[in-house]
Amino acid sequence: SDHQAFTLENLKALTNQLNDYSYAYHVKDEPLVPDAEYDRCYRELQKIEVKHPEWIQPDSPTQRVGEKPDNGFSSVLHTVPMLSLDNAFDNDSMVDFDERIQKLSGKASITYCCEPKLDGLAISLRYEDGHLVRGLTRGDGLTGEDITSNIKTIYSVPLKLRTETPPPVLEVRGEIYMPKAGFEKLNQIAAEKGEKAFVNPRNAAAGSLRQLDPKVTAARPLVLCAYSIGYAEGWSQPDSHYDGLLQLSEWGFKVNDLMSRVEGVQGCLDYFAQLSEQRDGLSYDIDGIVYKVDSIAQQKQLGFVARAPRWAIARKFPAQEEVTQ
Ligand SMILES: Cc1ccc(Cn2cc(C(N)=O)ccc2=O)c(C)c1
Repeated sequence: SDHQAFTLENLKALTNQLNDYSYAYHVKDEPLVPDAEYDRCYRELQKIEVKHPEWIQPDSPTQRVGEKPDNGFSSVLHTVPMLSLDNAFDNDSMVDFDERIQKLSGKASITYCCEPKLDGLAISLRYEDGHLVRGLTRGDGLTGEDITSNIKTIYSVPLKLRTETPPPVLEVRGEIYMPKAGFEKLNQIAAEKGEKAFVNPRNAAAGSLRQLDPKVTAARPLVLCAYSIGYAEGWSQPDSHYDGLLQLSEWGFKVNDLMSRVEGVQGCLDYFAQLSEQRDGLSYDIDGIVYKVDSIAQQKQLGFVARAPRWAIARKFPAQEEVTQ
């Protein structure tokens, strides 16, 4: 009923209800209610928040679009560096990669986690006691820019983890991307307004995150897909990268549904062939596949060479022919 009393309990219930609806719609792609119903609840929450601003919850959906940061974006040192990936260019280098790992880990067969390499921007999100406190660009891998105000406008970024027992500190890495349909629509609007079109979804996403005004970012169709746990305090993560991503999915993050755990280099090659077929039909751009050793213990044992991990490799597709105008 829309005559519910203006109580703190009702405000909290409405906030949680709206966050459940938004998680279902933006993260699981399985809406629970029609848009009009979401809108009705949203307006009801706004009415209570206007009368009692002191009750507003930090994870209220009304808090996603705030003010511009006073002095632009500050630079922040990553808790754990966001490193780059070596590239594999053909099947032989995949075989070499797998053989090197077998030798170093003393295992006859390696389990890999395969994920599409989304063509967007890598970011790092910090949660303290389950609340989003900071969002950083990858930057140069060691230092990133604080774009928290823009990150909060993205519906698939949880403002609060969906658990009553969150780790005291959790840093999640993911890719911000713009789906192809959103990109086409954005360029259609730009053309109608006589503005310059974006060259591709990656550039459009980058430009949208660089905006000083969060209201502009909020109007861009951006999506976050989580791809790894960067750092955690007070929580021992599972010994499987794949299981870690399933945990992130439970906590409210979108993870890529094409993610797959495979055995040995043949499993990796089969996955690459399969995704090469599916690529053009995906609703977002991908520029390759990321393969990671699934066991976190094996990752630690393998470590890094220079700034790239020994335990992971990316393999790119042939560049797509540019669309001739
Ligand atoms: C009027 C209106 C309200 C909300 C949305 C989009 N949307 C829908 C839901 C929903 N259906 O559970 C949840 C969150 C959300 O952001 C649109 C497109 C239009």
